[in-house]
Amino acid sequence: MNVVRTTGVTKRFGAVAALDGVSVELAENTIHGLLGRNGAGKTTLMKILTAQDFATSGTVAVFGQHPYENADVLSRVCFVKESQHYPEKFRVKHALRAARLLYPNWDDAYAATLLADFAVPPDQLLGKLSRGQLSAAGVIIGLAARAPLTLFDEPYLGLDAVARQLFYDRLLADYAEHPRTIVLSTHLIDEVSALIDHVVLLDHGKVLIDADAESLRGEAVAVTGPADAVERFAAGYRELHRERIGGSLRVTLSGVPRRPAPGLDFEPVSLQQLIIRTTQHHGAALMAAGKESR
Ligand SMILES: Nc1ncnc2c1ncn2[C@@H]1O[C@H](COP(=O)(O)OP(=O)(O)OP(=O)(O)O)[C@@H](O)[C@H]1O
Repeated sequence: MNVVRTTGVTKRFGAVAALDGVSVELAENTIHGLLGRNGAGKTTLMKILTAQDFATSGTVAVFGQHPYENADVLSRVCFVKESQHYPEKFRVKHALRAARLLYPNWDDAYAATLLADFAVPPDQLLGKLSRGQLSAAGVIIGLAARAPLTLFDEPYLGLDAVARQLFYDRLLADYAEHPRTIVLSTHLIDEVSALIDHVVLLDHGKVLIDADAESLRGEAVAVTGPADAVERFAAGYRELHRERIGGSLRVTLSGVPRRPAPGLDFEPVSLQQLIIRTTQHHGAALMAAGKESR
């Protein structure tokens, strides 16, 4: 079952198309990585899914319904974003109390464990937390809410490397016990690569990749060797990137079957490299078409 379905969603801010005909389906009980460069449209898409903004055109269904002013849908959705604003006098414990009222699956005991894990003092005013503690408070609410659709918009921004790993570990462990649909927007692709089941890559408001992460991991290969031999081999494959290294040529290709080619080196390409190369390739195509600025 799909928890989210968007069809041709476009969002315009004046001349800027933050989203440009986005059609995606996000399957239930799956961890989705929402990836893309700064300004690609990730936050805009998550805001539209959580009824914090409207699409200019296109249709949006969350749990089969339009999310706007829809209490049934919104009680099943938790959106954790970096720029969360809390009332001035709110302490951590007040935010947790509000979350308990909001989310039917809220788990108090789990929230208390997470507070200790991330060393967030429950009596502290939210406005007096360090940046990392504030990020952690958002992460704690997102995890303990156990909302059937949970969206994390770059939850790591203030977290140090140890706290980020803690987040990934807790997320995976809790997800195993309480499967739900998670959307994780992030730039740290290597860090989440083993975590995500499905990838949506946005660039300039368009979907460049919408695919199973496992299939993407084996999708691209870097082929290096004498330029003419590499050129001959690469003909007919989709080329994502090329670079000259001395007298050699290295091209990143997608959809290459594993077969021996004497004199050529084959290296697997990480998910992060695939995402970077695909985005660069799209950027170059836009530039060539004279559409590089929106
Ligand atoms: N309220 C707004 N008014 C005008 N333009 C906006 C507004 N919100 C977003 N945009 C523009 O829409 C585009 C997409 O922004 P969005 O915040 O969705 O990107 P993002 O992928 O989340 O980026 P980042 O990774 O930097 O957070 C950008 O060009 C941004 O400047």
